[in-house]
Order: sequence, then C-alpha cells, then structure tokens
Amino acid sequence: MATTIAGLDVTGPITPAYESILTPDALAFLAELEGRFGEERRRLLGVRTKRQALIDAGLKPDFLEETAAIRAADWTVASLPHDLIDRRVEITGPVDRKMVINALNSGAKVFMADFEDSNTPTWANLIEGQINLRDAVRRSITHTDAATGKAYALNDEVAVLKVRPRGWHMEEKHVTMDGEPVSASLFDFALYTFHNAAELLARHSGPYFYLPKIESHFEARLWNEVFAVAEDYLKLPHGCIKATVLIETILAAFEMDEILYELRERSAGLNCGRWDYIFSFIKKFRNDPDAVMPDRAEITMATPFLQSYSLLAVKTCHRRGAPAIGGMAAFIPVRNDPAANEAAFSKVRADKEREASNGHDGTWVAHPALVPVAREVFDAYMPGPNQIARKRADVSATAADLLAVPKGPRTEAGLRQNVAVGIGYIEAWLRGIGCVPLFNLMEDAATAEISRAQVWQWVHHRAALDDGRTVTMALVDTVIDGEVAAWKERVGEEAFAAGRYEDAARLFRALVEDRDFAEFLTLPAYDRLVAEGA
Ligand SMILES: CC(=O)SCCNC(=O)CCNC(=O)[C@H](O)C(C)(C)COP(=O)(O)OP(=O)(O)OC[C@H]1O[C@@H](n2cnc3c(N)ncnc32)[C@H](O)[C@@H]1OP(=O)(O)O
Ligand SMILES: O=CC(=O)O
Ligand SMILES: [Mg+2]
Repeated sequence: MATTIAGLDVTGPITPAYESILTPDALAFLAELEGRFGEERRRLLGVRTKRQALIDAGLKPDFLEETAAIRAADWTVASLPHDLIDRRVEITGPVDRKMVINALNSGAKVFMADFEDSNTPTWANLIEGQINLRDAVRRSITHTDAATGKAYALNDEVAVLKVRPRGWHMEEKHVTMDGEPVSASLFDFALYTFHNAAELLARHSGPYFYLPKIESHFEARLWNEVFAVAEDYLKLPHGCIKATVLIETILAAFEMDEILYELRERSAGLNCGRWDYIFSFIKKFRNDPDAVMPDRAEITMATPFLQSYSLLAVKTCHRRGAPAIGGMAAFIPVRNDPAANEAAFSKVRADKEREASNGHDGTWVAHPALVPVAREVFDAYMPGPNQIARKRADVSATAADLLAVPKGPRTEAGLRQNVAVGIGYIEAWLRGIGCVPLFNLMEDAATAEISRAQVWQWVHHRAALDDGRTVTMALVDTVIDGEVAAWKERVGEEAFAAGRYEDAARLFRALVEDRDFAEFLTLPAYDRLVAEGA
C-alpha cells in the first residue's frame, strides 16, 4: 500500500520517526529534482550502454578530442571552504548510528558517511541513516549499544561531514513518481540536503558530498545542475554545495579535467576510488581477451596502470587548484593475531607513503585504528595543509599507461578466494550489512565486484590457471560447492542455517554464468531485497 506525499508514492513503511525525514516539504523537493532531472539521468545511463558497445567493438578509450580546449586552457576551481583545506585523513563508513559517532570521533579530519559501497540500501538503513546524519549535524546524536550497554556521544572536536549518495545507476524502489522509481542518488541527496544544508551552514560548515561511479563529464554536469537547482530552491548561497568526485571508472580517468571543469564552482577535488576503478577496468574490457586479469591480490597500487592513475589525478587536480585525495587500503586491524595485525598496519603505512609521495592531499581509512597511521605518514610528507602547490608537471600519464593490463599469475587459490569473498559478501549484503571484514580485509560492494567480475572474466575467456587448467563453469561449480561447505565449517551449522549463504551462492553463480555481464551485482541483489520486503 502506497502513501502519496507531495506527488510521490511511498511504499516503504513510515514510522513516526521516519515521518520526521519523509516530510511533505522534503518529498516535494525530491519530486522537483526527479521531475527536472530524472529523464536526463535515464538518458545518460543509455549513453553508458552505447559507449560499452563501442568498447566491445574494439574502440580504446582516449582523452576526448572535443574537450581538448578545456584541457589546454588555464582555469582553476573556486576556492575551498575553510574546513576542506586540510583533509589529510578521511574515514569512511556506513550510516549506522554507532559507526557515525565513532567515525566523527575518530580524529580524522573528514568523515564520509556512505550510502554507496558500504551500505545495503534497505529502507530501514536508508531512512535510519538519514535520521543518524540529521542528529549528527545537530550534535545531538547518542547511542547505547544493546549488546554491550556502552553509551556513545560526540566529542567536542569532530570530523567534517561529507555524504556519499548512491550512484546514478541505482533507483529507490520504495518511492515512485508517475509509476517510475525515483533516482536513488536524488533520493539520498535531496533528503540529506533538505534537512541539513541550512543547519550545516549556520555551523560554519556546508553540504559536502562525494560523488560515486561517474563515467563522464556529462554525468558530473548533471550533478552540478542538481546542485544549482537545490541551492536556488532551498535559498542557499550560490556555490555552497561542494563535491569531490570519485575517479573510480576507467572512462572517468580520461575526463578528469572536464569533470573538475563542470563542477568548477562547487568542486572539492577528486579521489582515487581504486576498488571500483579496478572493477570498472574489468567490466569495460570484459569482451577483450587481452584484458584478462591476474589474481586480485596481484592488482595493487604499485602496478603501473594504477600508479599512472594516481599520478594523473594529482597532476590534474593540482593544476586546477583542487585537492587529490587518495583511496582505501583494504587492510584492517586483525584482532588476536599480533603478527597479522602488524603486517596489516605496515601494508597500510606503505600504501599511504606511496600516496603522499605521489602528491595526494589526504587519504581514506576504513577503520578508526588506522587514523593515526595515515596521519603520521601525511604529517611527515605534507607539512602544510595540502600539497596543491606541488604541481607534478613532471608526470606524464598517457592513454597507453592508463590502459596497461597488469600481468601476473592466475591461481586456483585466487579463484577460490574470489568465490569465497563473493559469497561471503553477498550473504552479508542480503542481511542488510554492506561492509564486512572477510579474511582480514575490508570487503564492500566495490571490492566484492572485483571478485565477481574476475570469475566471470576467467570463465568467459576460458582463462588458464598457472597449473595449466582452464577456468570453466564446471570448475567454478566445484569451487562454489567447496566454498559454501567452507563457510558452513567456518561459521557453524546454526549461523549457516540462519544466514543467506545458499542464496548468495546461487546469485553469485548466476552472475558468473550469464554471458551478459550484469552492470552491478547490487542491482539484482536489490531486486531480491525489495521482493522480500526489505
Ligand atoms: C571501496 C570503498 O568504497 S571504501 C569505502 C566504503 N567502505 C568503508 O567505508 C569501510 C568501513 N569500515 C567498516 O565498515 C568496518 O571497519 C569493517 C566492517 C571493515 C570492520 O568492522 P568491525 O569488524 O566492526 O571492526 P572492529 O570490530 O575492529 O571495530 C572496532 C570498533 O571500531 C568501530 N569501527 C570500525 N570501522 C569503523 C568505521 N569505518 N567508522 C566508524 N567506526 C568504525 C566499530 O564500530 C567498533 O566500535 P566499538 O568498539 O565502539 O564497538
Ligand atoms: O569508493 C571507493 C572505491 O575504491 O571504490
Ligand atoms: Mg567505490
């Protein structure tokens, strides 16, 4: 049964607490944005499909001829607000209430509250996430952990809040307009901005965003138009909305200047979202037999194509007066194993050293315990608030550098690991948990997509393993059976029966077997959630 509010049909439950977010005025703002921009969003998704067809036909991405003048001209982005000048450590995490408090208290300069890679978009997660952010902005957020009884509240000094709405590909199926689901990006953006923009400005901060999974400067332009209309509609100062674009698709890497240019009045730079970037590389070149990747563990930031991407982001941003933020090392603290814990910390340290020496102006961490490690490295390499003055004119990253396929072995262990991670991650996702520690690594929608895409790629290109065997669906079936059994062994009969392992394995298998590569695993998984009433 739908409730109609401000011309939108809402099918998700509306509790008294949810009513404070889903107000008629907030939904009227969402309806305005969806009415103005919904069609353009759908058109741009169609453009993604057309560009994929060109790549499938053999066209290699390159810097665009039609925007050469933008790349050649001298221009800079608007000056940064005072609280986005020093971003040496940014923590990220889902919009869960306890984690929002912990992240804001973590000592990081910025907290990116995430509706994307680390969040399962159940109705409850989304609306409760909005409630949590509203309370965080007003500094009134508190929490008592039901299991431990521990009470949580904000410190006097907290991180600056940025919010990552879901990507353009996602729809919010609990809210429709004229029978069509509204854009999930607009849903997350509209509710957060409506309830918090004025309050943030009054507190000398602002409505700040991270924009995920953008594939072209036209998609950045659409965001900029949304921001301009939002500022007018909500009577906010022109240009007060600021956004950092994640360069996390291979196509966006060729349009970094253009993306900054589109958002130049509102840009807070770029970020190297390495995990989706690797996923996008596999996805875009899925039909190219020369692009078959080695084991996931081999694809590190030290590989030439990823080092070129990081350096190009730094050079491009600094020329335009914008910050270039680094990405996420997936290593997290390992409890009860000091040697593994020490190894994880030193890998994170090495990763941050590479980023800081490349010229990045800050970086991401996945866990509060990693804030001091990243801060120490950036403090050592970056005495000022950022490194924007380090122009890196010495860097040259060509199209060939960005497109160089990494080399390395493909192993049965790598195949097993991909299957175990794919099943383990989807299992948690279907239970409403979008980010989990698996095998001592942080796994979210971006990292798990690499595992899923690799297995697809190896099957459909009949890739050879280092032991001479060919990866076939029959081999993958054997591995899936083995890994489902291994999950049962690991978690025990009871947790296995209560969990979603069999469902996850079925979905993983279907995604790998289907000759048509599913654009995102979260699309069919979300359909399943919605069908289950989540
Ligand atoms: C590719 C990308 O898009 S990267 C961006 C998206 N990914 C992320 O944001 C990763 C976020 N990180 C996480 O979700 C978590 O760190 C996980 C799931 C990887 C591990 O979480 P846990 O197993 O709970 O870690 P652990 O038990 O060590 O946590 C210790 C404490 O730190 C807190 N914590 C851990 N990570 C975070 C975080 N990112 N933000 C805030 N608090 C955190 C836990 O809530 C816990 O708090 P408590 O002691 O008050 O109970
Ligand atoms: O969003 C970040 C990524 O690495 O993907
Ligand atoms: Mg990502």
